[in-house]
This record gives sequence, C-alpha cells and structure tokens, in this order.
Amino acid sequence: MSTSAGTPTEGSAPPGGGDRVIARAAVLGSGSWGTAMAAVLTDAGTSTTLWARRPELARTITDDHANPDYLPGIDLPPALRAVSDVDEALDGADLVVCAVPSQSLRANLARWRGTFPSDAAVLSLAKGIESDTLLRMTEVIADVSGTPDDRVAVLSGPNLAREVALRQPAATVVACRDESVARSIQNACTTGYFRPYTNTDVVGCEIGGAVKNVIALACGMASGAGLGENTLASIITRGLAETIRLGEALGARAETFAGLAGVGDLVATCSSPLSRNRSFGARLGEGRSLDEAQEATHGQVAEGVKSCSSVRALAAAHGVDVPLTDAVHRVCHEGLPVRDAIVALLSRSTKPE
Ligand SMILES: NC(=O)C1=CN([C@@H]2O[C@H](COP(=O)(O)OP(=O)(O)OC[C@H]3O[C@@H](n4cnc5c(N)ncnc54)[C@H](O)[C@@H]3O)[C@@H](O)[C@H]2O)C=CC1
Ligand SMILES: O=C(CO)COP(=O)(O)O
Repeated sequence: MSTSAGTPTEGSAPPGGGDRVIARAAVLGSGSWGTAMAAVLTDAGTSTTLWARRPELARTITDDHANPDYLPGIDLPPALRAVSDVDEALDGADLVVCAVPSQSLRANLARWRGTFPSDAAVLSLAKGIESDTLLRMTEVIADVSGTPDDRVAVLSGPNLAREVALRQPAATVVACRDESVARSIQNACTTGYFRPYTNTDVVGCEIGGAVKNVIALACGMASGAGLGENTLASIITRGLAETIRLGEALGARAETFAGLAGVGDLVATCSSPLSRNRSFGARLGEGRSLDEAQEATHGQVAEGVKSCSSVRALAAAHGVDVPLTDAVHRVCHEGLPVRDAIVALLSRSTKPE
C-alpha cells in the first residue's frame, strides 16, 4: 500500500506532497523480462499495456494470453493487453518501463522521443553498460528522453524471468534518486509473489546488474570446462569483490552489493541453468566458438558478452582492477581459450583478501 500522506493525484506528484499513484504502465519491449514484468504489474492491479515490435506477437499476447517465443508454456494474466503501436501503449501511462536490451536502448529511445507522457516516471529493466559511452541505462534514458534523473529508476534483483512469470516468490530492488518515486513504483508492482524493496543507490543497483552478467559468463565457462563448486564459489566471491571495487569508485554504497541487486542477483544468475549468460559461458567452456554460442541463444540476449568490454573500459577509466571481467573479455573478444584464461587468473601474484 502507498505510504503517502494526503490524497495523491494519479500519475503526478501530488501538490501537497506524498507519493504519486501509478495507475497505468506501458512496458516497452516484449522479450522474456518485459513480458514477465508486465504480468507482475497487471497482477499488482496496475493497468498495463505491453509494446511488441511485431503485431503478430502483440495479438498472441492479447488474445491467447501467452508469449510462446520467450515464455513458452506460461499463462499470462488475461487483463494484460499488448499492442504494436508505441503511442497506443504510452497513452495515459504514469510509468514507462524500458525493457529492451541495453545496446538497443538508445536507438529505441531516439525513435520514441517526444512520445512519453510528460510527467511519467521511467523505469529501466536492462542490465548492461552502453558500449561507446560507458553510460549506465538510467543515464542513457535521462540523456535521450530528457526525463529528469529524479524520475528515472532502475529495477534489479535475482529475477530470472521464467520463474517470476511462473509466479514463484522473488524479491527485488527499485532504486531512484527520489525515494518517493521508488516507493510509487514499488506500490505499482508489489504482488503476493513479487516483493520489491526501495533504495536510492541507483549506481550500485545498475553496476550490480551489469557486472553479474559478466561474472555469470565466467561461472558458465568454468562449469562448461568441467570445473566444480569450489571454483564457482571462488569466482562468485571474487566477482563480488571486483563489483564492489568498481561500484565504490563510481560512488555506489558498498552495502547495496550485500543486497538483492548485488549478491542476490549474482548468486541467482551464476547458479541457474535458466541464465542466458551462464549458459552462454558454458558453451564457450565446452569449446564452442562465440558464433556457435550466439546461435544457440535463439535471439535471446546475453548482455555480458558486450558488457564485459564496457565494464572493463569503465574500470580502466577509474583505475579499478577487474581481473575476472578482463578474462571474460579476452575469451569472448580476443580468442583466448578458457583453459588459458583460468591459468592466467591463477598465476597472478598473490595478495591479501
Ligand atoms: N530475462 C531475464 O530473466 C531478465 C532480463 N533482464 C534484463 O532485461 C533486459 C531485456 O532482456 P529480455 O527481456 O530478457 O530479453 P530477451 O532476449 O528475452 O528479448 C529481447 C527483447 O528485445 C527485443 N529487441 C531486441 N533487439 C531490439 C531492438 N534493436 N529494438 C527493439 N527491440 C529489440 C526483442 O524483440 C525482444 O522483445 C536485458 O537487459 C536483460 O539483461 C533483467 C532481469 C531478468
Ligand atoms: O538478470 C537476470 C536474473 O536476475 C537474468 O539473467 P540472464 O540474462 O543471464 O538470463
């Protein structure tokens, strides 16, 4: 329930203070996570319209309550409607949810420029760092859409889309510089199975989400190469250490990484066969080429494959040592065999923990 004082006005910050009420949401992008979050918002009682690029997919979601391409075998809420006209999706929306992959966000936002309702809050679901600019996704949104950064939020946590769409219990974090906006979004997507916490550490949540994909690739590589649980736990733990180093250098709070958007998401993604990043890494670890691993994703995005390079560059720009990210980059983009990457990591000079 809203924690606001007074009687809030729908879709805008009430003049007397208190949290805005989000009654309508538009989710832009109908891949696995956009569709799952549209279902969560609908289940939470928020009137939600999902935008799909392909009209036939929009029709299937609205008429058959299913997204067989991305969430096969899962029943979506009958009240969820999908359209392929972005203006129709955005009509009257108090919340715009960006659910396209990181590297296509800027081009999509440019296409959508001027269409977002002027007072809407904007929520990023993407977990990545933009390749050329090294910007976080909320920075890209503020940059291209002109939305003030105190109305741009990120949602991040251990949220494998298929499990959420199956309504299995999960928690997450909604972070915004303005905590009341985070609370409004929290209210709009709280259900009996989905529990969002608020945070104001946008940088920490976004860095946690982007770097865990890279560390999940490393775990997949180790697993594909036949290595066991000690290796995986070591990668997860040292991966967390490099995430914290980078996050703190960028102004994030260390405690964010002990939370759902940090260690929570890292553990879920590094452990689950449902993770596209972990599976992608496992194919490389088994000796398949980057192209073969890419082909096996069937059009689904493994964000870490591109973000390993942008995270590495971001770390270099801030003088932060990220050896696991560097190794993943070298395997993915410089042809280093997984076995050699492991040898290189273990032959680094010893140091205190
Ligand atoms: N799938 C998951 O379990 C979770 C994914 N995420 C993040 O959510 C973001 C979206 O990923 P998913 O929905 O999982 O992706 P997906 O791989 O399931 O689908 C991608 C969606 O984006 C669309 N798309 C691809 N390129 C596009 C372009 N150039 N322009 C417009 N649309 C384009 C595709 O048609 C599809 O609808 C990613 O950043 C991912 O890291 C976050 C949490 C969970
Ligand atoms: O972000 C995710 C879980 O929180 C999904 O991870 P993958 O993109 O690796 O499937």
